[in-house]
Order: sequence, then structure tokens, then C-alpha cells
Amino acid sequence: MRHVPAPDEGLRIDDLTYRIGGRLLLDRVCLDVEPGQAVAVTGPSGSGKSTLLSCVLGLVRPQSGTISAGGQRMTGLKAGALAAARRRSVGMVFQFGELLPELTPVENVALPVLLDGGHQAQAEKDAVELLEELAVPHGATPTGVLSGGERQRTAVARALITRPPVLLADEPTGALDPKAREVVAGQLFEVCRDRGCALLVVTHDPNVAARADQCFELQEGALIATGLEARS
Ligand SMILES: Nc1ncnc2c1ncn2[C@@H]1O[C@H](COP(=O)(O)OP(=O)(O)OP(=O)(O)O)[C@@H](O)[C@H]1O
Repeated sequence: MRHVPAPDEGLRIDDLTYRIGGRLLLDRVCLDVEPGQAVAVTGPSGSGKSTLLSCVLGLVRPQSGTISAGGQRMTGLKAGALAAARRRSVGMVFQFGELLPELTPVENVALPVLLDGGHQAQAEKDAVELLEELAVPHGATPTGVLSGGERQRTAVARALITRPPVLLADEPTGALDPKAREVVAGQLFEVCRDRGCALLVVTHDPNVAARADQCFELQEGALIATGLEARS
């Protein structure tokens, strides 16, 4: 891929509070993820982990607090500015990939660049390089017929094609068998570290959490450090 300098700021979440349906899901949460570092968030079902990611993406509006990604403020923006900030600053990997199955992996990965008005030939060249790095076949085969692990690695490539300073991943290995889980998790963490991308991953999988530089459990709205236990 073209040389792009590594980001010099990662993810900063400060004093974030989010209440919904009478529950305090996030209670003055603070979290920093430095460029090239990875943080895992675990916690019981319904504790608010996906909601934390939705706050970073600006899909839900916290009652208070600030978030910035790569130095770009993500809170307090109007819809158009928020959409632009999200495109530029945050990549997202979902549990089920959310790819377009009839498109080839290269077409899926190049899509965010094209939607942002980028140059097609360059986008496809970058997509091929990223897919090769992640060991995904990139011929004419539709993405829908790839293996689950290959599809998730395609989703990682799509999330990184725009070189966002921050990557969010919500249960990125949750739909995979144990072997594919290890491969996808290994590549996800490695490719983010190599690019200086700050990775925030929500997971129920202790093997995924153990790969992170820091691990927290979301309990009653607070992030509790569990790093040492996660590694043992
Ligand atoms: N619009 C809403 N109205 C009421 N409750 C909501 C709303 N959106 C989310 N919730 C509740 O907030 C809680 C947190 O949901 P969230 O998806 O963030 O949990 P999670 O920790 O990611 O769970 P899981 O591990 O099962 O994915 C859930 O109990 C959910 O039902």
C-alpha cells in the first residue's frame, strides 16, 4: 500500500455517561487506546459493551463525556460532520462481517474508498495488497462463498482500507470455529499493531482478550482492569 505515516493519536474516551431505559450503562467511563495498542473489553451479556462502541461511532449520543479518534472529535458533531469524521477516523469489524456476499473480496474492501470519492484503480490495488497481507484469496470468487475466517479477514481489510487511526471490533471471532478464531484474532491484532492503529475489541473469548495490551471488564457501568487474569 502507499506509505501513510502512522497516526500519532489513538482513541480517547473521557467521562462518558450513557443511560437508556432507566439503566446507567456507562458511568463516567474513561479509556485511552494508544496508536498501535489494543484494548479488550469483556463483560456479561447486556452490560453495555456494544453500546460503548456505538458511542464511539456516534450511533448513540451519550448524555455527557467526550470521545476523540486520531485527534478527531467524535462527540457533539452534527450528522454530516459526524458521518465524515466516522469515515475518516474509525473502522469497524462486526461479528458477522456484514460484507456484500455477491461482490468479490477486492470489491468489498475497495468500497469504502469509492464511497468516499477515492480513485478506483488505487483503491483496488490497495485492497489486493491488504487481502494478500491477510491471506485472503482475491480472485473473482464472490465473498459469500469464502470460509467464515476468510470472510472475517476480508471484513478486517475493509475496515482498514481507509487507514483509520482507530479500529473497533465487536465479537470479531464470535461466529467462527476455534481454529479460524485464532487465525483471525492473530491477524487482527498484528495488522493493527503494524499500522499504528488503536484497536478496541469487545469479546467474550478469553483467548482474544489475552492478545490485548490491556483488558477491562465492563461491570455496572465501570471498566475494571482485568489484564493479569486475562493472560493467566
Ligand atoms: N434503545 C434501547 N432501549 C432500551 N434498552 C436498550 C436500548 N438499547 C440497548 N438497550 C439495552 O442496553 C443493554 C446493553 O446492550 P449492549 O448490546 O450494549 O450489551 P452487550 O454488553 O454488548 O451485550 P452482548 O454481550 O450480549 O452483546 C441491553 O440490556 C440492551 O437491552
